Amino acid sequence: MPKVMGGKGGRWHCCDRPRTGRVEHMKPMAVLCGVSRCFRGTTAVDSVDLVLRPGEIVALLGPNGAGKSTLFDMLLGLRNPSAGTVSVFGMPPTARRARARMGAMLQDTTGPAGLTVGETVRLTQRLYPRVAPAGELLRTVDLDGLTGRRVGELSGGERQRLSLALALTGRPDLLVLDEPTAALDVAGRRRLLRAIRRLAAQDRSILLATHDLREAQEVADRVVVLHHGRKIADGTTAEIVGAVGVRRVQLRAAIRGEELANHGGVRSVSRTPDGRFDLLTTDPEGLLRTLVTAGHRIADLTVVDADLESAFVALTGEEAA
Ligand SMILES: Nc1ncnc2c1ncn2[C@@H]1O[C@H](COP(=O)(O)OP(=O)(O)OP(=O)(O)O)[C@@H](O)[C@H]1O
Repeated sequence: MPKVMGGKGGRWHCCDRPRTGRVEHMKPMAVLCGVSRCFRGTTAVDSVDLVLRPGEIVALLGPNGAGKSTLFDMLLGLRNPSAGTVSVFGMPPTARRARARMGAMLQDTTGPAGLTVGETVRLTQRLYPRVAPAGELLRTVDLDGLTGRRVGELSGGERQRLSLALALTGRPDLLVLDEPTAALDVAGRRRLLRAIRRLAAQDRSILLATHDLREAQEVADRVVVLHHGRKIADGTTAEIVGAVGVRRVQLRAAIRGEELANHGGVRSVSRTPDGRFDLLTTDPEGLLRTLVTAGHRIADLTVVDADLESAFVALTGEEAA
């Protein structure tokens, strides 16, 4: 499996320079250094280094069970690492002053179903020393028309947007979002991504976990991939795609998928909806030469540059959601 990692020995150290232009001279919002977390025999997070800087949107990708939520919990001070250190604004994440500057949208964090949207926001405001006005928060997430609606009567997408409003209540400098667009329709997703970009433009730092790789490619300055608890890639989409070096080849041929998978350079073989082979390979020319030399008739051939989704599949060996 290729490592898309820089630094000595193919691994980034937490003190290495970040790679996203304008933010690289700014003081980090958070630094995770060699962070691990074990649960009775399972290593959920394994020696992860991560630096989050102001104005950066970082997408955290990984298959189910890769360790994303556990990493979030340690960043937010909700769990202690088994090894390594977490520092947020130069403090432990459990420090009251650090907590006051963080906001989190974890899965299903909208509070009691019997409270109204307005009551929920006002209750959350009591937790922070500096707060955004309720009207502004609800406008940001397009819920200003639903102030009197009970939380239990909101749709899935509305609950999701309320959850973001609650995460923004304390005007956080560091925002942690766990699958923020999971229950949203296309328009809601667009609005939320726009809101996230606006926050980053105000020099907030945003770490978001998503299974939607197109969304990650669209919104993130940097992408971090976790697999079995380890960080296996960290960079811009272009850097990751370039380092993995795969291309997508689609074709029709009278051959078994296993034979294609055996060709050097082929990382995955699947089928398109119209029945063509869909291959990710680092060596498309070599593959086609081998097929032609072996006398296979190739039809409906396309070769395209890889995107983040292809790189993810090549890196993890798992299909994207
Ligand atoms: N409290 C716990 N006790 C035991 N094992 C745990 C606990 N929490 C997480 N794990 C395990 O740690 C691993 C990482 O889990 P985690 O929830 O961090 O992954 P994830 O990337 O967030 O997954 P998903 O995408 O499914 O939300 C999994 O194998 C999970 O079963």
